Amino acid sequence: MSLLTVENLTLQFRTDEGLITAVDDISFTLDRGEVMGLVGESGSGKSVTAKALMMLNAGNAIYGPESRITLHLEDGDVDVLACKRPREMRVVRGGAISMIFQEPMASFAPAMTIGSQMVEQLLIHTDLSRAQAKALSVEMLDRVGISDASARFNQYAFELSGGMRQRAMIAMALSTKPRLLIADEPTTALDVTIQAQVIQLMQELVKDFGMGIIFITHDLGVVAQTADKVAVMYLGRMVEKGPVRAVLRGPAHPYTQGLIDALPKLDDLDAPLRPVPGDIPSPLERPSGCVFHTRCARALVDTCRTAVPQWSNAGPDHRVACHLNTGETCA
Ligand SMILES: Nc1ncnc2c1ncn2[C@@H]1O[C@H](COP(=O)(O)OP(=O)(O)OP(=O)(O)O)[C@@H](O)[C@H]1O
Repeated sequence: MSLLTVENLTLQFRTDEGLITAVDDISFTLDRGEVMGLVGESGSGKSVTAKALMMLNAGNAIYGPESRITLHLEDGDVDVLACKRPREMRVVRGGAISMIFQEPMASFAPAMTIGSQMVEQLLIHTDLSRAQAKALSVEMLDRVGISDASARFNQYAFELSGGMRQRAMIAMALSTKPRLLIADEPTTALDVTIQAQVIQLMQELVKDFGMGIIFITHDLGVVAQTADKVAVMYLGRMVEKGPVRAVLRGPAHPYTQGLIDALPKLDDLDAPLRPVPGDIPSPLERPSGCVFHTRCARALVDTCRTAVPQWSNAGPDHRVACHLNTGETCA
């Protein structure tokens, strides 16, 4: 059952240097209970895309006229980009959609206890009484594996360890029972053991709550473990999307191939690391044609420099935007 439809999302920022195109005509869908990994190098537009879903981008953002974001909720569709009034915004922000960040300290106000913030949030977004909100908050802290949850409820974020803060942030994000959870690099700052616990926790929660998750990360290993499908972004464009195993086992775009080749190989520790060659160009000077052609070893002399590649099939539900793919062109 469909939860989210993003169509032709284009997003530019007005800056002193000129217009920056951060997201260029991307489309994707997400079903309930589905986890999508959004991957790509720094600056590829992952966070800006995620923030667009909650209208959280800075005031200098300009949305393209064709851009459309639709949330399919139980009581009807919500046209997110048309939400202007605070009451409409609240349905989306912290209501139907919650976001968790790499640095949990950013989510907690330093002068408030974890519990009072959770309760305030519930009072804004639900009809619960203060006592019910407190009971639910303690239950959620317990649910994410925080021992002695009622004592932690009265503590400040700085009193918790990094892993525990991350769990508390997840508890707070999930207490309003969002339909969509956006997780922006939620495990990057954690050591691998805690990272594995947080990933496992999120997988359980998807099952229990039936929500959709968009998981933003640089880490293809985390994507392989958590996501059902993956979308790869480069310089604001989506270049490949499909079922996670199909894309990671048989990448069809040279950029995805490059990201996979850049991973350290545990079965051959002497193998040299092979980073994607070259640097991501400035968004003020986006290459013409295929945005990746300036770094692509297989670029076709004229075609890739001049023509924007259309989507074509690379397998069942697996799409790639690359001139080298000879599969049938599709929308
Ligand atoms: N408010 C803003 N004004 C101008 N440019 C911005 C603004 N916010 C983001 N950008 C630009 O948009 C582009 C995409 O940024 P974004 O943060 O989405 O990248 P990302 O893929 O999430 O990278 P990272 O993995 O480092 O978080 C970047 O070039 C960034 O500098």
